[in-house]
Amino acid sequence: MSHSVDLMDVEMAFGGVHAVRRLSAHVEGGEFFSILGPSGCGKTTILRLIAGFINPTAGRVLIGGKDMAGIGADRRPTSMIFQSLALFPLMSVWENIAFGLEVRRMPKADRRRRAEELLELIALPGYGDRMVHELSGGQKQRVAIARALAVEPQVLLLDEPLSALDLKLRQHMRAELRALQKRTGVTFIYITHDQSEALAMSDRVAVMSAGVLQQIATPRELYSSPATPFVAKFVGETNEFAGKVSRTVDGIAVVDGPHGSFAGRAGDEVVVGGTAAVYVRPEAVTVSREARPDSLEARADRIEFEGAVAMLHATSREGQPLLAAIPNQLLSRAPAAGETVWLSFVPDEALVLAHG
Ligand SMILES: Nc1ncnc2c1ncn2[C@@H]1O[C@H](COP(=O)(O)OP(=O)(O)OP(=O)(O)O)[C@@H](O)[C@H]1O
Repeated sequence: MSHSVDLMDVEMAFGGVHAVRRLSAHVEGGEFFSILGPSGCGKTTILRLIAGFINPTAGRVLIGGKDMAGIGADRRPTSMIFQSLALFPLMSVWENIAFGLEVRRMPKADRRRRAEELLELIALPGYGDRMVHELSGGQKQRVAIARALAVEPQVLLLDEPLSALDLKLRQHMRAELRALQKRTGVTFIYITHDQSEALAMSDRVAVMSAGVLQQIATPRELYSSPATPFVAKFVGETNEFAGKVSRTVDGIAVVDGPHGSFAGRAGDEVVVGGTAAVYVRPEAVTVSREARPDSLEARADRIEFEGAVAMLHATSREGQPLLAAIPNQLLSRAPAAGETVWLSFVPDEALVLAHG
């Protein structure tokens, strides 16, 4: 089993900028753990803290249960893959892969053997003597991964390594990375601002906003039970109806707002009288041409075909944009632009979260 990573009350300030605020997280050994958040939320800073390129202003970083204070980047059991890959253009593929082993003074024949093993692992056998410019984007990506794995790290730190690839290749590499992680058993800590990437690959995901940890959960939990309004809006699409909580009954909270009253499952910090919002996913919204009890009148704006479903974009009378997913089999009966529709949902499929 590879090493676990613990962040204990970690803080990182650069002058007046608090890049990371009191972060505590436990990454299991052998886990594929992603850190997801918008640009500037502190993702790269966390990787650099784990790698030992910077030291926390406060708190502790443990790898394999061992406190890393005073242990430099070169002595940590980690390896990092950067966005830019940073392969050496004047070296062959195998020399690139074996670079870290040369630094460790491994004899050349052994380095070559290890490089060949890794080329097998990344499904590029026979590519050792090529130059880096003779590879495709996805192949370069795999070589960067092999180079990082060559030094047998316990923890592999990946900083948006797929961001330079086109969409098709990115999707393909997701599956490859995931398979490689399972095959090697190395702990992967992967940072990305792309939620679909994080959801597709990870055992668990940490969502960050402005240096603050919002939630750590499995991809399914993040989607079905977001802990904060930020997570509800950042992970997947959602409709938001803000207002004041008028009552709670049997775990269901009712929120009164400009759109009327809507109900959903009450999140932890919901209190009567407090400000909150009802969050409901587009696929939980039913579209009707007739007014129904507890439904919301809206004008259909357009339908965007997304493949598996189509998304109805509508606007409420109050001017709020709304989303409802329309299954393909109902698409022929979907409303036309400009039509009046009524949107509804059942409280069990909506979530009420307090606004801090
Ligand atoms: N060396 C530094 N000196 C000063 N401020 C820094 C430094 N490194 C990062 N920051 C600031 O800390 C915050 C977090 O930066 P970080 O690079 O960790 O974000 P990120 O989530 O990785 O963003 P991106 O997705 O754009 O790479 C930002 O406000 C950034 O400007």
